[in-house]
Amino acid sequence: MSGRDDPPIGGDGEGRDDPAVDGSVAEGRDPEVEDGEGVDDWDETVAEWDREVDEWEGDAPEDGGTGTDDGGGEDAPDAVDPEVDRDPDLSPDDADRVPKVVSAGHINWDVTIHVDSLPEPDGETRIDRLEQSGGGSAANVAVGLVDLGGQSVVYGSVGGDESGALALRELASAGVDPGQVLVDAAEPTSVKYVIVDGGGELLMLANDGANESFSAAGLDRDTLAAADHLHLTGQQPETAAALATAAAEAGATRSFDPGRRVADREFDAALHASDVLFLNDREADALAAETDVDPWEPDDRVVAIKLGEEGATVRTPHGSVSHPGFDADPVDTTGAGDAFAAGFLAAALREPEITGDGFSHDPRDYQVPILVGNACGAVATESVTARTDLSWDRVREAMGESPETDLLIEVRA
Ligand SMILES: OC[C@H]1O[C@H](O)[C@H](O)[C@@H]1O
Repeated sequence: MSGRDDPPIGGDGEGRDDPAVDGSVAEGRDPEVEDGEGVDDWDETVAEWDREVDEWEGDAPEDGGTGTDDGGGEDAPDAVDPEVDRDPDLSPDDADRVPKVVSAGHINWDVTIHVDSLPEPDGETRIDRLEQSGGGSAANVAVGLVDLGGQSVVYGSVGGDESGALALRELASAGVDPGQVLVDAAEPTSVKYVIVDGGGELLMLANDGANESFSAAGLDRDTLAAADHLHLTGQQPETAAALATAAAEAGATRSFDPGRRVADREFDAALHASDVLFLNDREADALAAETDVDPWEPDDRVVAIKLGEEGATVRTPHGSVSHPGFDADPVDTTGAGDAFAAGFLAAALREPEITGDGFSHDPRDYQVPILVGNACGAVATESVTARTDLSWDRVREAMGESPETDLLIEVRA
């Protein structure tokens, strides 16, 4: 077990001096690893950098740009880790790959109530704002993926009531295919009363209702076979395991966001059948304590750990990439984790070099996915309800000018 008490992950400072770090951090920079000739050469290397920086600054465009286009800045050291892609491709509109995803898990109807402060027992508080919308982790991710140019089929179950009908209608109007959703007439739709206080803190009142009535057998296998990827969220453990197995057989990659009950449920099979896990830090600690999966130092999968307003870290068997998150004025954090997953997957699934042959274990490949995930998470906190209108324009706006500057990368052999 490891994790949160580890020294800060590499990147600007730590990683460069860490003898365990290799890859391109070392490629032109670390004297011990690069040429094995020690400190004298290192001093010479640094002097060479200084010369390059002088030249580069002389060539720098007047508009303050980096000058990387003319090649002059390519090797120049600056505040950015040399691992970092200085020009991440954030133009997915041009990409010809449209990810096809089945998102299976909870489909809820959310009633979001904003209050100034929570009442004491026997007290009363005024409702400042009340919104109703579709919710549920699987449904939220499916909508986010469509917003970002993907195709989504949502799989799960609702009750045969008005809330279920509203949830399905909203999914369809968002462009998600709800055709596979089971309607369980014997149960009510799961309605979540999300209470948000003036400080943005949440509490939730809920019935489970129909939201875990579905089984793996109910999902049309042709739909799964046509998908690039299966994203799983909260559901019966045996359903998650069977869906993940079926997806693997169909050649689709798998991700799993098990949610806050992860340590209380027997999710082992689904966890082990997933290429990528999405967890928050509490869930990661609980998994590390309760199971043989160590999310902080995974040995056979990718784990994206959401750190709230501190951004996220993506752990792979060969290292990690972390980003402290983007500034936001949060009004409601409901669904921010789902928005992160949608952004991360939307960015990763369109890149064949990341996901063409299972999910890459090279942490450097996750620079754009973590940036997009964090941007989507930030955007989601600025709107009321779990549903946010994500778009690549909003992603770019949330990122600002040089989103890659704060990336920290550690690459291990
Ligand atoms: O993940 C966010 C979702 O969890 C809750 O269960 C709400 O339905 C909300 O939409």
